[in-house]
Amino acid sequence: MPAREALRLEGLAVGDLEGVTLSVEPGEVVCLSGPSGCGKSRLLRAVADLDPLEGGEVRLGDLARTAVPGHAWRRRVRLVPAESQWWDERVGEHFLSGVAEEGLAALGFDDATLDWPVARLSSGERQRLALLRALAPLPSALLLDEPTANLDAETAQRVERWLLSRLREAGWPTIWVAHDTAQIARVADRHLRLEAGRLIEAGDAT
Ligand SMILES: Nc1ncnc2c1ncn2[C@@H]1O[C@H](COP(=O)(O)OP(=O)(O)OP(=O)(O)O)[C@@H](O)[C@H]1O
Repeated sequence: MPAREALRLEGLAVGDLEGVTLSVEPGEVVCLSGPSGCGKSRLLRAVADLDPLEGGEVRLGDLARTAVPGHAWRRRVRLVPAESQWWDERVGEHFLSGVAEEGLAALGFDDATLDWPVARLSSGERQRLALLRALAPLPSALLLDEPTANLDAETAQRVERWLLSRLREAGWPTIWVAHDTAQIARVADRHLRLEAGRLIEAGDAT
C-alpha cells in the first residue's frame, strides 16, 4: 500500500486559472464545482500531468511533479476523466494488474464482465469500469472528474459509498469535480468553487 501523503497545488497557472493553491490531506475529499467551462477538467488534467502547467508546482508529500518522469507521476496521481478511453476489444484486457472480485461485485459486475466486448458497454458501465480500472494499480492520490455523471441516483450513491470507503482506507487525497449539491453534501470534507479564475471556499459542506 502506498504511503499516505498530502497533495499540494502551489500557485498553479493553467489556462485562465492563476495562483491556484490547495492542500488536500490523506483521505480527504475536496469537491470542486463551478460553471461549465471554468477550467475544472483542465486543472485536474494539469495536476495529473496530462496537460502542461504554465506555472506553479504540484507535490505529493515531499515529491515534486517536476522531479519525476511523467509516467511515474501519473502512476501515483490517478485521474479518472469524465469520458474514459478504451483501446482493446475486451474489458479484461484493460486490467493488466488484475481486479479484485470485491471491487467488481461492489460496482455491480462479476468475473464474466471481464470477457465482455468493450463495444457493448453502456455509458454507466463504462464509467463504473473506468473507476475500477483506475484504482486497480493502487495510486497515491485521486482526481475524479464527475465520476457518477452517467449513473442513476441509486447507482451513483452505491459508487459514492464504495469510493469513499476505498479512499478513506487507503488515505488517498482526492479532488472530486461534482455539480450535484446533494452529492457534494454527502461526500465532501470541503467544497471549493472555481470562479473568475480563482478557487474560493463554498462554505461548510456538511
Ligand atoms: N488544451 C486546451 N487548450 C486550450 N483551451 C482548452 C484546452 N482544454 C480546455 N480548454 C478550454 O478551457 C476552458 C475550460 O475547460 P474545462 O474542460 O476545464 O471546463 P470545465 O470547467 O471542466 O467544464 P464542464 O463543467 O463543462 O465540464 C474551456 O473554455 C475549454 O474550451
